[in-house]
Amino acid sequence: MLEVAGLSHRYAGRESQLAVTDLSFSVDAGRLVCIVGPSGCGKSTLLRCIAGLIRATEGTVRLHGDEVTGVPADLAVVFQDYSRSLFPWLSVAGNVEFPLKSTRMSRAERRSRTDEALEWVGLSGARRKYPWQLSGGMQQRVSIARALASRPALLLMDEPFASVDAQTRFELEDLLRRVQREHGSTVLLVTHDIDESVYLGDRVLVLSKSPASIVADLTVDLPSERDQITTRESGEFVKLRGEVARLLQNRELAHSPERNA
Ligand SMILES: Nc1ncnc2c1ncn2[C@@H]1O[C@H](COP(=O)(O)OP(=O)(O)OP(=O)(O)O)[C@@H](O)[C@H]1O
Repeated sequence: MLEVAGLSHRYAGRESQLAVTDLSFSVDAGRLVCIVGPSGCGKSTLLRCIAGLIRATEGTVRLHGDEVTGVPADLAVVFQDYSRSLFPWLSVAGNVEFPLKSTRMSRAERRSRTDEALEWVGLSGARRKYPWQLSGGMQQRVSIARALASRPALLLMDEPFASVDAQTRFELEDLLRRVQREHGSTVLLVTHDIDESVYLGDRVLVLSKSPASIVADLTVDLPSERDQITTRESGEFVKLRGEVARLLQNRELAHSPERNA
C-alpha cells in the first residue's frame, strides 16, 4: 500500500536543517504500523512528506504504486490537536461530512457514510452536538470518524492520543484497534510513547535522534485481540517495550551535530 524509498528532507533557510535521512520502509494493506522516535527527531516531517504536504528533498513516496506529488485524495490525517482540527460552528455530523462535500458523492451517500463512521466510533447519539459540548476524547473520536468516513486507503495519525488523559487514551487505543481490524484500514501512527507503539502496532519502526533514520523494524508478535491489562502484563509485551526503550536510549544512536550542518 505504502512504499517509502530513500526519503530525506532538509528544511531550507539560513539554518538549513536535515530532518529525515534515507528512510525506506513499506506498509502492507490492512496493517497498523507505529513509528516511535525521540522528541524532535523528524516524525512529523516524515508524515508531512507521506501526506504530500511537503516535497521530500530526496527519495520517493508511493501510495498503491503511484508516486505522491501532492496530497492524495484517498489519504486522511488525524492530528494530535483535535480542538484546532474540528470546526466549532459545525455539528458533529457536519464536521464528519465536511470533507465528503468536496467529492462527487450524493447527499444521501454522504449522510450514510457520516452515520456509519459515527457508529464506528460510538457517537451516533451525538451527531447534533457541537465540538465544544464534547469531552476531549469524544472530540478526537469525531476527528477519527471524519478521517474514516472517506474510507481512505491510508490513515496517517500524528500523536493522535497525546492530548487526552490516560484512561481516555486507553479507550481510544482500543477503539482504533477495533475499528482498524473490523474495516481492514491501513494505518501509520506516530507516537513518542513506547508502550502505545507496542500495544497498537503490528509493527514498530524505531527512529533515531534527529535527523531521523530507521534503527529497527520490529514485528509485534502479540495476539490481535489485545487488552489493556493482560496484554501489557504479558511477557512478549514487556520484552518488546524493553527492546524499544533500549533502542531509543542507546547513545550510539545519537547523531553528531555535524550531521545537521
Ligand atoms: N518548517 C520547518 N522549518 C525548519 N525546520 C523545521 C520545520 N519543521 C520542523 N523543523 C525541524 O526539523 C526537525 C524535526 O522536526 P519534526 O517536527 O518533524 O520532529 P518530531 O519528531 O515530529 O517532533 P515532536 O516529537 O516534537 O513532535 C526539528 O529539528 C525541527 O526544528
